[in-house]
Amino acid sequence: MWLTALVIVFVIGLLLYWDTIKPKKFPPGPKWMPIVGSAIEVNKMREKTGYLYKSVKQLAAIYCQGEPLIGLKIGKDRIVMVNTVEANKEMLNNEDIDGRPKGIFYQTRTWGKRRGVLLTDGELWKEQRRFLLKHLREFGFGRRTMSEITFSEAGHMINDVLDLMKNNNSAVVKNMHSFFNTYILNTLWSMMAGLRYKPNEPDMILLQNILFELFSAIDMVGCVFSHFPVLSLLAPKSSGYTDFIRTHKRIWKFLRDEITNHKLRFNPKNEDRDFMDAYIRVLNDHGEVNTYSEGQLVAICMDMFMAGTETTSKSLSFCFSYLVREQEVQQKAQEEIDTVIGKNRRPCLDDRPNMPYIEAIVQESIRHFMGRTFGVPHRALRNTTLAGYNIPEDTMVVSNFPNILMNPDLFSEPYGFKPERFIVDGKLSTPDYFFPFGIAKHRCLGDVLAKCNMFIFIATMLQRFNFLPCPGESLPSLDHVDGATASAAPFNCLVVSRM
Ligand code: HEM
Repeated sequence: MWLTALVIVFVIGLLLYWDTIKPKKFPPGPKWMPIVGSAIEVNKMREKTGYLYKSVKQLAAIYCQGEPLIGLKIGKDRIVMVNTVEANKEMLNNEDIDGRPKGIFYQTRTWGKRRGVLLTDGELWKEQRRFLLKHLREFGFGRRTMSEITFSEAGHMINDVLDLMKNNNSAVVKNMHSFFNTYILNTLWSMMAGLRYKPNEPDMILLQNILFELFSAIDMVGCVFSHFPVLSLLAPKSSGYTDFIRTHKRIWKFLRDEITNHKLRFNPKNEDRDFMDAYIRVLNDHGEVNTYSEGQLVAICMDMFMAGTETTSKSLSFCFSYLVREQEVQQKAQEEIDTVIGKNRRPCLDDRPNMPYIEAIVQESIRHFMGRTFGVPHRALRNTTLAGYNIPEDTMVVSNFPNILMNPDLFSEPYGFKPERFIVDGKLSTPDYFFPFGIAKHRCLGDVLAKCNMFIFIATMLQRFNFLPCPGESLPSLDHVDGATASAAPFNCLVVSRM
C-alpha cells in the first residue's frame, strides 16, 4: 500500500513538473507554475495596472525586451500574444493559425457544439460565412440600401434627442456611453430580421445591459472557468459560469423567439424579406444538411448581435466621450459639416469623400476602441512557426492591437484624440499599420457597415447638436471599462441644439 501511495505521489509530482515545462522555442514569457501556469503573475500585474492589456505590456517589457511575441499559460490555455505590426501580418496570413479556439467557453455559448461564424473554423465557418455574406448583400449589406437604412436610423436618433429636449434648447443625455446601442443594432437587424427596436423598450434595455455586463466580465482570451474548466462544476458561481449561462440563455430566448415568429409567418411563395427568411428557406427546402441547422441559424444571429453591435457602439462611446472633452475637435468637425453640407439637408454616405475630418474622427475612434481591445483569438491548427518561434498545435494566438494602436512610435500621444493624424495634404490617409478589422481570411465582415454607421451617426449628431460636459459633473473619465471589448467609462452629457 505504501508503494502504491509512493507511485501515485511520484506520478502526480511528475505530471505537475511536466506542466511547468515550456515547449521548445516557445515565445518568451513568465515562468509556468503547476496547474495555474503564469496566471498568478498576470493577475498580480493586472491588479497593479488595472487593465489586462497594460499587464501584458509590462510583462513583455520584463520578459521579451523587444521580441515580437510573448508566451503565456493561463490554466490549461497556452496563449501567445502578437505584439508587432510585422508579426501580426505574418500571423493573420498564416493558414496554420486560421483556427478559432475550442473548449468550454467557446462552445457553451452555442449549446456545446461549435457553431456560428465568429468562433468557428474549417468547412462550417467557410460555408456559413459565405452564405451569410451572400444573403446579407441581398438585403442591402455593403450596398446603397445599407446607407439608406443608416440614414433613416439617424433620423430616429435625432427625433429621440429632440423628444428629450421637450421644446427646450437642451437636454442632459444620461449614459451617453451606451446611447448608440439600439440604433446600431437596428441597422444590422433590419437586414438580419427585418426589425427595428425603440431604445426605450424595457426588453431592449435589459438585453443591452446584460450584454454590457457579459463583455465586462470576460476577457477576449476567456475567463476563470474557461482557463480552469473544472471550476464550472466545483464553483459555478464564483468562476462566472452561472452568469455566463444565464446571459446566454436570455440572448438565445430573444433570438429563438424571433426565429419562431419568422417560421410561423414564412410563406415559400413570398419573396424573402431578410436573412432569417433566407436561412429558413434553405432549412425548409433541404432540411438540416451539411453545415445548415436551426441551431446554426441562432448561433449566426448571436454572433452578429454580439460582434456587430458591441464593437461599433463602443467605438462611438469613445468618440463622444472624447468629443465632450475636446471641444476644439468638435468645432472643427462642425466647420467641415457646415461648409460641405450646410444645415438644410442631413449628411449621407455620398458626402464621405468631401469630409476627411469626419472620416478621420471615425478612424481615431476605432483606434481608441481597438487600442484597448485584443483581437478575436486564433488557434494554431497544427504545429507551426511565427516570427522564428515554435507555436504548438492548439495554442491560442491573439493580436495585441493595443501594443500597435497605442504605440507612441506609430501614433504620437496615443491617449490623445487627434483625428489630424489620419489626414495628409487635406485627404484621409490610412497607414498600413492601421488594420483594426484584421486582415486575410478571418478579416471582420462588418467593417463597411461599421464605418458607414459611424460616419453618418457622428456627422448627423454634430450637425444638429453640441455635446458639452454636464454642469456640475466632472469631464468624462479617461479610465475605460475593461473586458472582452473596451468601453468608455459611463458618462452623461449636455446636448444643446445648434439649429
Ligand atoms: C468598429 C467596429 C468593428 C471592429 C473594430 C471590428 C473588429 C474585428 C476584428 C479585429 C475581428 C477579428 C479578425 C481576425 O480574427 O482576424 C473581427 C471579426 C469579426 N467581425 Fe468585426 N469589428 C467591428 C464591427 C463589426 C460589425 C458591424 C460586424 C457585423 C456586421 C462584425 C462582425 C464580425 C464577424 C462575424 C467576425 C468574425 C469573422 C471571421 O472570423 O470570419 N464586426 N472584427
